[in-house]
Amino acid sequence: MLTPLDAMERLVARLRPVDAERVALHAAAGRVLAEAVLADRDSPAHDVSAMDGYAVRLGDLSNETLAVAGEVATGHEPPEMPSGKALRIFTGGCVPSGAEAVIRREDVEEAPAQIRLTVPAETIRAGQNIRRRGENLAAGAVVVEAGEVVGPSVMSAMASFGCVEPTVYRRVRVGVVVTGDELLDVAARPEPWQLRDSNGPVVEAMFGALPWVDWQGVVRVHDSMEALTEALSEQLAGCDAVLLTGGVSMGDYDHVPAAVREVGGEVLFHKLAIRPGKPMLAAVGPSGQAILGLPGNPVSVMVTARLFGATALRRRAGFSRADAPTAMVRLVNADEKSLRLWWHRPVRLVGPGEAELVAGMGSGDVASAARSDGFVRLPAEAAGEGPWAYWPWSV
Ligand SMILES: Nc1nc2c(c(=O)[nH]1)N[C@H]1C(S)=C(S)[C@@H](COP(=O)(O)OP(=O)(O)OC[C@H]3O[C@@H](n4cnc5c(N)ncnc54)[C@H](O)[C@@H]3O)O[C@H]1N2
Ligand code: MOO
Repeated sequence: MLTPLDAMERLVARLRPVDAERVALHAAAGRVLAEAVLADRDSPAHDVSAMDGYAVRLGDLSNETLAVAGEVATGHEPPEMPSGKALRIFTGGCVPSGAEAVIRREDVEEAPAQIRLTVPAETIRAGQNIRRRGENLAAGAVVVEAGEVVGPSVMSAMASFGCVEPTVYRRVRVGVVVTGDELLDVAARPEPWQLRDSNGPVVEAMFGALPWVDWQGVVRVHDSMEALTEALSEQLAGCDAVLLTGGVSMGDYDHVPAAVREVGGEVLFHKLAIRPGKPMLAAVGPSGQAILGLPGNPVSVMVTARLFGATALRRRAGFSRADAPTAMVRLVNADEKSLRLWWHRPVRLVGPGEAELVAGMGSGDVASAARSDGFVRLPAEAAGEGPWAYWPWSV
C-alpha cells in the first residue's frame, strides 16, 4: 500500500497551478505570487545613517571640538559635506558625499553649535554607522520568488520596491460534496439513526476563509450513483478542486470511486497506508481539477483534508512549498504503541516543541478531537516520544 509520502508526491506531480491575474497591491494580501518581485532600485537607495548622530570627515576629528554646520533634512537631497565641520543626521538620513562616518549622539557632548567627542577619536572607523547603498540588495535582483504567499513581510518588500500591480495566481475555486443518507442539516433534530453533517462545516472551516480560496460551497447528496455523479459533475464544472466526504470505502453504497471514474476522473491512488483515512482516494478531473475522496468518519476527514486537501489546494494555488510540514514536536506522554500504518494522532500543544497525546476512541470521536490543536504523524512501526512532524488543524 502507498505511503502518504509517495501519495503526496504523486498528487503534487499531477496537479498544476491555476492561471494568473494582476491585482492592485492592497488586494494581493494573502494571495500567491505568480511572478517574482524584483527590486526596482538599490536597497538602500543611497548611503544612509544607521544612527541618530553626526556625519563627519575622519581627518576633522583631531580638533578638540567640531562646529555643527547644520543638519541633513529628512526627505531632501543631502547637502555637500562641509570641511572642518559636522552635520547633524538622523537614522535613515542620506549620508552627504564626503562624510566618512557617523558618530552616535551618545558619543559626543552637544553644545548649541558644536560637539566634543567623548570617546577616543581613534575608535571612530571609516564607514562607522553608515549603511551602504545596495548593501541589502542591488536593483534588478529578485526580492521574493514566485510561489510565495503575500504575508506581511512580503507585502513590506513589495510596497518598498513599488510593486503597484503584482501578478498573483487567481483564487482556487473549491467545492465540496458531502455524501450519506444519514446526514441532516446542523439545525435539524436527528433521530438516533441520523447524524448532523459535521464534515461540510469542517472542510469549510479549514479552507473557506483562506484569502487564496474562492469558496464554492457544500452540496449534500444521498447515497445514489445518479445523484452523486450529477452533483460531482456540477461541482467540477465550476471548480478547480472538489473534495468529497464519505462513500469511498467498501460498502454497497460507497459510490465515490465509480462516480469519479464516471465523470472522467483519472484515479491517482485509492487506499493509503494511513490511519485514520485509509480508504482515501485522489484523482485528477478532465480539466485538471483536484478530486479528493475523503473517508467519511469525521476525524478521518479532518486529517486527510489537512494533509491531502491542503496540499492539493496549495499546489493548485501556486504555492512552491505545497506540502511542507509545519513543525516538529516531542510527546510528553508518549506510549509504546505503534501501527503497521502511518498513524496520525491528535495532540494538544503544551509548550514550545512539546505536545500531549489526546486520548480518544478513534475516527468517529469528534468530542476528543475537539480538545486537540492538531495531530502528529508516527511513521509505520514507529513509537515513542519523537520528535514527530506536527500539523495544526488550521491551514
Ligand atoms: N470492509 C471495510 N469497511 C471499512 C473499511 C475497510 O477498509 N473495509 N474502512 C473503514 C474506514 S478506515 C473508514 S474511515 C470508513 C470510511 O468509509 P466511507 O468513506 O465510505 O464513509 P461512510 O461509510 O460514508 O461514513 C463513515 C462514517 O462517517 C460518518 N459520516 C459520513 N459523513 C459524515 C458527515 N458529513 N458528517 C458526520 N459524519 C459523517 C458516517 O455516518 C459513518 O459513521 O470506512 C470503514 N469501513
Ligand atoms: O481509518 Mo478510518 O479513516 O478508521 O476512520
